[in-house]
Amino acid sequence: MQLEAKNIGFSYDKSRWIFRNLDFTIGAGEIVGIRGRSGCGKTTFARVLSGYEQQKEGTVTLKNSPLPKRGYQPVQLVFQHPEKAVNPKWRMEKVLHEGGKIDGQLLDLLGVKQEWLTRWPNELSGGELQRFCVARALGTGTRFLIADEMTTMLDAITQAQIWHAVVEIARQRKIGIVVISHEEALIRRLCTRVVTFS
Ligand SMILES: Nc1ncnc2c1ncn2[C@@H]1O[C@H](COP(=O)(O)OP(=O)(O)OP(=O)(O)O)[C@@H](O)[C@H]1O
Repeated sequence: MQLEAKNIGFSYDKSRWIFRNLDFTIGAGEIVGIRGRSGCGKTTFARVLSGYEQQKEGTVTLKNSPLPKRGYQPVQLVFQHPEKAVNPKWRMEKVLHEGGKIDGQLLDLLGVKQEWLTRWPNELSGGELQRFCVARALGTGTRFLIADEMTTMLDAITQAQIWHAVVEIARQRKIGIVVISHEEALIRRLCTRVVTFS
């Protein structure tokens, strides 16, 4: 199983390419880092790779087929700000199961407490909320996780717990992870390969 971007280009408007002629491949169970200066297009690339934006040129394929247009998205994106990623009018239990069933071992590893499930999003801390976003992204149909500064705003202990959980589940299920981060130490610790955007 491979997630592959071939010769892709993207622009928000006609005056400027954010990136062009870009190739990227990640295999099942691989953990690949992406780094690069602020504004070089990492988040845009993450959005294209996970189907939130349509590339203007080239192809994005999963197992040699285009990403599915409907149904569960096997390439899941988690970004830095969990409060922007949840419906404020849903209790956490509903948020968590938005994409389907979530495995109990993952919730334990992430330290999600039972009592949080009946709360509203604004009744949780940023770190608690991000644990839900990570769990939600790791539904049983997930094959690749794109982590765009996923733990940047969290303290070291929460960061370590979340990554421990994600790496363990990824190892068990052969999920590939793209780690987009400004934190060199994190990339060095997690990734077997690093791509630098310029
Ligand atoms: N919706 C948008 N419309 C127009 N331009 C945008 C939009 N989103 C981002 N951009 C521009 O695209 C460029 C790439 O932005 P992007 O967020 O992908 O960079 P990044 O590498 O992730 O940056 P950072 O490391 O600061 O998060 C920037 O110049 C940004 O201003």
